[in-house]
Amino acid sequence: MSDEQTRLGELRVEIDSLDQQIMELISARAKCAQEVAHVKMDANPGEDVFFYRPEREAQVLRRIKEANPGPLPDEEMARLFREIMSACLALEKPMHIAFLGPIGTFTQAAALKHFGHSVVSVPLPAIDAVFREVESGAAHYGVVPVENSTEGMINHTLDMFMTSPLKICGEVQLRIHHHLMVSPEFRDQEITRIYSHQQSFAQCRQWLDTHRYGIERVTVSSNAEAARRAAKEPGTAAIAGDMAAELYGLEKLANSIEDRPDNTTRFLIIGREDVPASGHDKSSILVSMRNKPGALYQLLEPFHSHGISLTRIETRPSPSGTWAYVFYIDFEGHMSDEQARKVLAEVDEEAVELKRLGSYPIGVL
Ligand SMILES: O=C(O)C(=O)C[C@]1(C(=O)O)C=C[C@@H](O)C=C1
Repeated sequence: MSDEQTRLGELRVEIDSLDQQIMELISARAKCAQEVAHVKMDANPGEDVFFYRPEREAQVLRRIKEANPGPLPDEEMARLFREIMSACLALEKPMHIAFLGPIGTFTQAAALKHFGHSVVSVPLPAIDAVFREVESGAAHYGVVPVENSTEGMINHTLDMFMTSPLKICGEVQLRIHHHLMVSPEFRDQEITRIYSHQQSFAQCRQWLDTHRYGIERVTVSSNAEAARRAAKEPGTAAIAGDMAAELYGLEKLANSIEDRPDNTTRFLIIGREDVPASGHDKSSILVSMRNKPGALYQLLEPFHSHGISLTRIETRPSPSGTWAYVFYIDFEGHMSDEQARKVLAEVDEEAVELKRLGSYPIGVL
């Protein structure tokens, strides 16, 4: 046996032994999670118990990133623990997660990134359908896109909060990579049409104008739908992500064609209950102000005087009247913090309406 083979043999024996230990430790952890489920059920007999604890999950993942000794990158280590927790939670109660479908969309990728793969993910055809599915209790949580770094806010999602009783329970960001893809079956055919979602076309505009100028661009309801069509129509291509390519067996002709390399979409997790503080949180509110001079100043002044940072402010037309506006505001901290409570009390005095959309852990993954 060569030196190389001897050394490889030794290392593999060591890996087998480590795998055995990892497996035993994961099993011990899973038993603990099962025990946690019993404690929760015993403390709330006959009630609807919330097994999923977003604030606890954020704390676990943050601690893992901080304590990670390497050589695996922090993100990779957190991803592994994300899956372990997801499997542990599935033992307590399998969760149903509604998302803006169809399967293979970036929203599904975001849902799996946030909850791990041990959930049942339920594709729905529209953002309002996702809200309804969670409101009715048919799904435990929902995942909807809210903002893209290139294209801005997704107004439909913001507007849903004006009437929906749902809470924001979390956020997750996804780097969006778009690829130009074709069916391997039609690889040799000239491409005369490209399918994609309107947002994806917008995010790849410069690349398309430079590299595929003059080819017909047909907008469809999602990237996954674009991939589905390209899979069966000769002479067509799709712009979509990795999940859609895999799902429909497409081959990538050009990788990462988005115009901005930092192209990122932020998604919200929507649910029916409030989330306690995790120690590193963000809050969202909707405020409707009287239509008078200085209204915006009056709204923002309490945040400034109590030292609370705003991370976003968006204006949306109010559904109730011409030229009246609703402000969608994200700020740092949890609504139960003393300073935030004071700010919200002051805003409440001046506002026509203040709606608390929720406090939730700042995205960890
Ligand atoms: O700590 C809890 O409450 C648990 O249920 C355990 C656990 C975990 O595996 O760490 C599982 C699911 C929750 O979402 C949070 C954490």
